[in-house]
Amino acid sequence: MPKPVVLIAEELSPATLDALGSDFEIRRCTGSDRDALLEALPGADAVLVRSATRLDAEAIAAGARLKVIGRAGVGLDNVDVPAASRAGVMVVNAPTSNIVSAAELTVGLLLAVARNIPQADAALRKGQWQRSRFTGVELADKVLGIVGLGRIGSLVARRMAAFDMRVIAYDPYVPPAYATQTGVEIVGLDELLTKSDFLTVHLPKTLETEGLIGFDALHRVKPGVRIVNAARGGIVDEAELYAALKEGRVAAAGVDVFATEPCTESPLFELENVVVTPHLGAGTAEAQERAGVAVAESVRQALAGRFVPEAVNVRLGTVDDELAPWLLLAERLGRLFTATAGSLPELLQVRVGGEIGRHDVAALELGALKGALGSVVEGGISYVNAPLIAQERGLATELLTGGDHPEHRSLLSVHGVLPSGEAVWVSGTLTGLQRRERLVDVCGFEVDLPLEGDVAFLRAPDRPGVIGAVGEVLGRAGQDVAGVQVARAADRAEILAAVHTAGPVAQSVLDDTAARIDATRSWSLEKSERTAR
Ligand SMILES: NC(=O)c1ccc[n+]([C@@H]2O[C@H](COP(=O)([O-])OP(=O)(O)OC[C@H]3O[C@@H](n4cnc5c(N)ncnc54)[C@H](O)[C@@H]3O)[C@@H](O)[C@H]2O)c1
Ligand SMILES: O=C(O)CC[C@@H](O)C(=O)O
Repeated sequence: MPKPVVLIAEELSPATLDALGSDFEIRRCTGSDRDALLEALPGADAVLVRSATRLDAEAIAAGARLKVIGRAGVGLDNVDVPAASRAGVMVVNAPTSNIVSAAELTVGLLLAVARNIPQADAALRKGQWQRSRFTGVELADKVLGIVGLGRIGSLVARRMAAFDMRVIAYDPYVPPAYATQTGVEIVGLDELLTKSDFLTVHLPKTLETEGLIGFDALHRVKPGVRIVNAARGGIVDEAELYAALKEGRVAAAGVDVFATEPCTESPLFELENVVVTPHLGAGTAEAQERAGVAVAESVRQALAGRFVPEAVNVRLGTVDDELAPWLLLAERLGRLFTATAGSLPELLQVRVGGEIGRHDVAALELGALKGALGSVVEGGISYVNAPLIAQERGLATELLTGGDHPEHRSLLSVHGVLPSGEAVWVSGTLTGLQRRERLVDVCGFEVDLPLEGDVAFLRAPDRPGVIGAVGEVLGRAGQDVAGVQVARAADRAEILAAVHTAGPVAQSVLDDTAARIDATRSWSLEKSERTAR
């Protein structure tokens, strides 16, 4: 019998081959060469890549025999996971393989931008012994602002505390108790921007984070701040960073990642106060070995048809036809819960009432959790890794079943109390023979909406003229409004406006609309559904 074929599309650690063993035929191609990739994929049962191989829907479709994609690293920016899921291809990654390396590179860039090490090195190699030109600043007693206190952000925090820096962080999705354990003070984004002498970004790239450190943020920073981005290109807007460096608002920057990679030309390269590296965060022997071995083992298990702990797109096996649509609803409600809340609670409750609650609905708890974490955690959330990630960040879940609803045969709610004490919940059901998903309740506001499409939500004081104002701002922004549903709070103090638009509403337009009607909160269904690549 022929051996399954594993296609290695990028340079991987030799340990990867050792871990694969002799049960496979190994083929190689250069994944960044599109034609070569498309030619090699049809013969492959598994493909192993790093970040330079684009496995989009076309490439996945070309891999007619493909059963598993192994990403030797964390980021799945280059893999179309939904397309792989649709094609039944398992995607595995190695989410913790390179976090130490990425944190250490960040430390290196922080030191480099403090002390001009690369610039001084380059000058001396040209025969220039210039000491005062490269006078730097100390790290000790300075404020380090970390944006995103996840795996890498936390490692950076620990390391920089040893440099006697005062570490503060902005991350609305970590519980304050977790931050306290790591010795970091959690602050709002504004406070972080205005207080930080050094600022380092460790966010996933999502619709919410892309350009987060852009025009506004770079005009609010403490003058002379030094900024490092070793997360993902585009989170710090390159053009705005260039302007801020030129104007001296930012004293120096260390950049490992770029909006478009490979990046061999950039205005940033012309500035002396910029230190750049070609996406080297994971570029260590140790990280590459860990990543290669981890994906090789996952690929072995996947091709043997076994349970794969690192799979990012494997669904629960025991979900019957009755439960399957409820599981999708639970995931969608989980995502909408996070978009509505803007942060995560310590306890996420999944409440299942009515007929469906009389089935074994344990999977719905996981579905909601997967949805709730999906848009805030980098590297792909699966039914397998969601509980582990929730545990790491102190997020517990609880499934409550029972009770009937006067209006709905079955009702599923995702509920949580935020650190501020505010309760947030979203409820949905399935209706009709087609079992269509409907959103029926958002924090006590009764609605009747599909759970897909372009819907923006605004929660605002109940005043005359609110809906007209919403239409006017959106209209001025060229946004076609297809319909508006307004729900009033029982005490008539607030309304919830759900605005259907023909196409997604840009965040800036949503912010303008919210400002115009003094909305206390605004969010969108679309944002909860999509994660930027
Ligand atoms: N340069 C490299 O070679 C390299 C190597 C590894 C990882 N990375 C990148 O580093 C980044 C961080 O990776 P990680 O493993 O620490 O991810 P992680 O998921 O563990 O942490 C990300 C953190 O960001 C927070 N977050 C999400 N959305 C936010 C928002 N809008 N505002 C504030 N905080 C928000 C999350 O709560 C989470 O704590 C990712 O972009 C990853 O792709 C780069
Ligand atoms: O070096 C790589 O392949 C990418 C490293 C890192 O950004 C990742 O996503 O794992």
